[in-house]
Amino acid sequence: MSRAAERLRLLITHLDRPPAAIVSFYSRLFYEENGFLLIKNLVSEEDIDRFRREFERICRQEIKVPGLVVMRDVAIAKSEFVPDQKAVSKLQDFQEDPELFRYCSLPEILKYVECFIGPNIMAMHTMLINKPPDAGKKTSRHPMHQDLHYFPFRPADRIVCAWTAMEKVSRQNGCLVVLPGSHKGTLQEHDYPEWEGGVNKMYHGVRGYDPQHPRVHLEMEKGDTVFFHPLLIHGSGMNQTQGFRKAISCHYASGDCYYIDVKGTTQENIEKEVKEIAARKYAVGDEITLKDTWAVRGRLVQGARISM
Ligand SMILES: CCCCCCCCCCCCCCCCCCCC(=O)SCCNC(=O)CCNC(=O)[C@H](O)C(C)(C)COP(=O)(O)OP(=O)(O)OC[C@H]1O[C@@H](n2cnc3c(N)ncnc32)[C@H](O)[C@@H]1OP(=O)(O)O
Ligand SMILES: Nc1ncnc2c1ncn2[C@@H]1O[C@H](COP(=O)(O)OP(=O)(O)OP(=O)(O)O)[C@@H](O)[C@H]1O
Ligand SMILES: O=C(O)CCC(=O)C(=O)O
Ligand SMILES: [Fe+2]
Ligand SMILES: [Mg+2]
Repeated sequence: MSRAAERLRLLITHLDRPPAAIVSFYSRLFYEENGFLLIKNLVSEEDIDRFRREFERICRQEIKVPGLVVMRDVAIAKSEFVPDQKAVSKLQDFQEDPELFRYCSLPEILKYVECFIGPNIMAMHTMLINKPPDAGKKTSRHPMHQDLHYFPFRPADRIVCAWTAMEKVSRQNGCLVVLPGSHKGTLQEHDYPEWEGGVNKMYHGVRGYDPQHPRVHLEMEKGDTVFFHPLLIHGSGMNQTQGFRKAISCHYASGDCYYIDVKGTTQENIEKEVKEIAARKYAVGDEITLKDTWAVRGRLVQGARISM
């Protein structure tokens, strides 16, 4: 941390009731320097319990949500099939589920998002992650990556992720691990890591990140929320407990971001995979681009949808 930020932090911890302006200035400075900001106790227990109940309804197949992708851990998907809610490792694209999508519109979340990306806010990508107990092959790990690898829109500074712990997350059950300050670099080349036990579909990792870079394990309580930059290198460890580690998240982008063509860039490999999945699932042809798949999923949550 810079000396200015460190001084502010000391000031805030020594004041009984630090002025709000100082706290927000410090928070912003911390985000600029580190690429993430953790806010404790931001989302209410009541809301999280509602999200959890909705998740369980979806797992029990009591409701069908258009566009929703239900993902199973590769170690489970490749063994004998158990049609059980316990096999679900992730829900992706819940924008058509009003109850889960409430998360993306929570005023306490949008207040922070607006500070980072401005008043026009699109919810681009939604996930409920149910990290399963590791089946013994370390497939519950999420390799170190930058989320921007998946996004064909820019500028990066107008994109932010909100990630809320739905229960206590610790090193034991595979909390997020971040490389502070890594968001100041550029988008790196990503590919599948060479892991013996296998790796989940589309879980690309950064090629050759510096293993000496300081790492921070983000241990969080239920309701704590971390906001992070799409260039921040992060991942999550193995779940060594018997519980399913739950978190809910949304990637936001400004309504005035613009799409890019990823042809000829390091993102070509992810475009190819997404196109293959879109072709298989939605019977669309090769004319579909990475951009199209995001344009249909994005939803406006505040302000105006200008170029997204
Ligand atoms: C008009 C356009 C519509 C637009 C829709 C476009 C949808 C494309 C999806 C795009 C996702 C974009 C990701 C954005 C990420 C944002 C940034 C955040 C970073 C990450 O989260 S990285 C991880 C992202 N991962 C994913 O998104 C994976 C999404 N998962 C899926 O799409 C499916 O779950 C999957 C893996 C394709 C399985 O499909 P499904 O039909 O449910 O499964 P089947 O039982 O039919 O199995 C098919 C085949 O896949 C194998 N399988 C199953 N699960 C996995 C797994 N986890 N890992 C690896 N392989 C898996 C299964 O064994 C089968 O294999 P076979 O060899 O037997 O055929
Ligand atoms: N062998 C590896 N190669 C590349 N990345 C790895 C490897 N092992 C773990 N990671 C990644 O490092 C991050 C942290 O993982 P993990 O929490 O297991 O680390 P750790 O330092 O072993 O922590 P702990 O001691 O708490 O288990 C995750 O993103 C994980 O996917
Ligand atoms: O919740 C996790 O384990 C990490 C998820 C993540 O980084 C992602 O899906 O992009
Ligand atoms: Fe990520
Ligand atoms: Mg470990």
